[in-house]
Amino acid sequence: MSRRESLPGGRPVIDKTRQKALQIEAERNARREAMAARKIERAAEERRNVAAGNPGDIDFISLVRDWRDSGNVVREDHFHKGVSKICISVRKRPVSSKERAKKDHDSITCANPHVHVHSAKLKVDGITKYLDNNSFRFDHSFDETETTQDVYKYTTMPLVDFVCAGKGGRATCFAYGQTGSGKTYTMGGIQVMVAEDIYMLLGEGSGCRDDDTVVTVSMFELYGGRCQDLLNDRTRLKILEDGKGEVVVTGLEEYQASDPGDFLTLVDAGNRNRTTHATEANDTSSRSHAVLQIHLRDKATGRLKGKLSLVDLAGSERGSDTKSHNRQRRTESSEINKSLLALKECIRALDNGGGQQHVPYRASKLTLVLKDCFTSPLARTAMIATVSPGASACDHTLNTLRYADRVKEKKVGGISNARKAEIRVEEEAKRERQQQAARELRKQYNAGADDFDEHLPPPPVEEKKKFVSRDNIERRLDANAQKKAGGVHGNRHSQQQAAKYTEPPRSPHRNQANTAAAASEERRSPQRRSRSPQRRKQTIESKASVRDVQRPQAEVFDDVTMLHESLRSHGDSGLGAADEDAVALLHKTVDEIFEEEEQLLNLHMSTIQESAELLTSEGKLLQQVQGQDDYEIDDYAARLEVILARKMVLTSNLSKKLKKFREALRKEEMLSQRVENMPAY
Ligand SMILES: Nc1ncnc2c1ncn2[C@@H]1O[C@H](COP(=O)(O)OP(=O)(O)OP(=O)(O)O)[C@@H](O)[C@H]1O
Repeated sequence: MSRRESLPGGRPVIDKTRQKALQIEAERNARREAMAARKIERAAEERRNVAAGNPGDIDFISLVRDWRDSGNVVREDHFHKGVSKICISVRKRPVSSKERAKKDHDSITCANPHVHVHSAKLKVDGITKYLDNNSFRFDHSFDETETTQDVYKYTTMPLVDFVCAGKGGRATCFAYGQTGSGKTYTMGGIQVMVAEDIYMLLGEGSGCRDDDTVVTVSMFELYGGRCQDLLNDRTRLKILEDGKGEVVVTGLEEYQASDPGDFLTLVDAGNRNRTTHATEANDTSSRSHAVLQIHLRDKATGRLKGKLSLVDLAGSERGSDTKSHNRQRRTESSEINKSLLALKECIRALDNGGGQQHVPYRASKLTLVLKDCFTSPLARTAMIATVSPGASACDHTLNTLRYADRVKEKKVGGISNARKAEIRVEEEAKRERQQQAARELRKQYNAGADDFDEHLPPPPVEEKKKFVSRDNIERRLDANAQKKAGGVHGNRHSQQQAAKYTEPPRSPHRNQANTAAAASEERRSPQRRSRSPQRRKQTIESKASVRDVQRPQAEVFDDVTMLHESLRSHGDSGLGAADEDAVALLHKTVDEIFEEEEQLLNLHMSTIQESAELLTSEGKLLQQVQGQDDYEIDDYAARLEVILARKMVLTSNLSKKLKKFREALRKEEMLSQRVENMPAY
């Protein structure tokens, strides 16, 4: 209720309510003006961000900028620490055009040796924006302005020096990270620099000298449980472990490379042969672990003086990333994850002094093949974890950094020998139960069929390693390219490769490699240039032979169990015991699928061959009978019976193998549904 009063002089009194309303109006106008000014300011800020190549949410961008400006960033100079047992570094790549198009903003700060992740979050009101900042410290961190040369200098160069000392050093450099984060880009550059450096060191004659040392190169990939020679038409290779625990990749060819040009020709060919798929993050995502091994061998005896392995790991994924995958991609991802977990455990064991504890290197083919890099007292390791800068990749980036952080953990974790023995007993009992169940099943089936394992072709008994000269390589690569272009090979990979050969992609790495090769050609000494073709054609037979003991599936399973026990004891996965067991079982099942698949294909092939022989025998038998008036009908009937019985055995064995394979597939389907829904996986 308003009250009107007169002021002295008869002036009307403004109603108090009206006064209040005017004040509110004025405040509203002021707010409107401020908002309009802020809008103009934001538009200008947005334009500045876009011009600086950093579009995206301007509030988060400005929160990150404020964080960086408020003295949180302390950058140290890189310095050479010599060769350490394990060196862990992180490299951040620049924001890509794809990320810019999606308005993803830069949310990683690398200030050597720290990495800071600024995850964009909303408060419970759903409006207020804030940053969840997580910081890590590594041996080195490289930001988007630092070159591959910088990365090489502080991570791989010490390993090259170590290997070239000629004292039998085994050094390994891994590129690890989310798909599309820059592993292949970084490794491509490192390969070029290694090529330059090794020959320069050999020329200088410190440790290994180029007159008594030969450099050989081999390159293979591990893809979906298979090991394939990248320099030999993706021939499938077997990884065998002999009685003494030596691991040998049988059939893998080592090519002699006499200079950086030779070296890069080989590496380039190997890189082009890798298995890739388009993924959300990367058009040519590498789905395999690619291992480039550089051996320095004594020219006269073939003795290994040093070995450097450069490993471009397949992109890491989380369980939830695989939801839309088909079975092939799912098992591929599961195998990748298992091998990355095993890698972490094996590097940790190296950090903790190796020999004292069990190293579960059999848990994956990747770790099996690199066994000496984890168990040799002369092993040195560098890991370069690559990260994408985008805010949308923050969860993945945190996973990568946590992985890298835990790799170099000082605490001795793992599992005790007593627990190891217990696991062995538990696994043995489980196997016995499974075998009993299989025997029961066989009884139901049994129609006098032979044990189907008898039909599997025996593994090779002895393998000789060949070093192949560059002339041979080029002939082979040409021949392979022609075969592929002519469509001789029918499989999916070779068709993809054939397409690549008919229209070779010119990747930045390739151009980089060629430029470096050309530059190195110029720098080569006259002696190098005048090297005779004879010497290039030299082929050396190594003394390596394998007493052939294929890794038993049971030991693989034991190591997978131990791997997950160890992860749990480190509190790494964030899973409960039941979930961790389910993941372990999935990993075993995927391993089983790969083994069963290979056995099924081999059995199918041998069945077809034997069936064809039986058909020929049958035809001949019939011809004999039809061509003679006076024939032994009893003899005919007996021989026909033998043929038919054998056919039934073949069919029955193949059906059993198929059934076992399909059972493993069903199990995988069930388990992966469960694992995909685990939030922490
Ligand atoms: N440091 C960098 N500077 C500039 N561009 C980069 C850098 N790192 C990566 N890139 C670019 O980012 C893209 C993805 O990089 P790359 O193929 O190396 O990723 P990746 O981690 O190997 O992926 P995947 O695991 O899927 O194979 C490529 O186009 C590459 O050229």
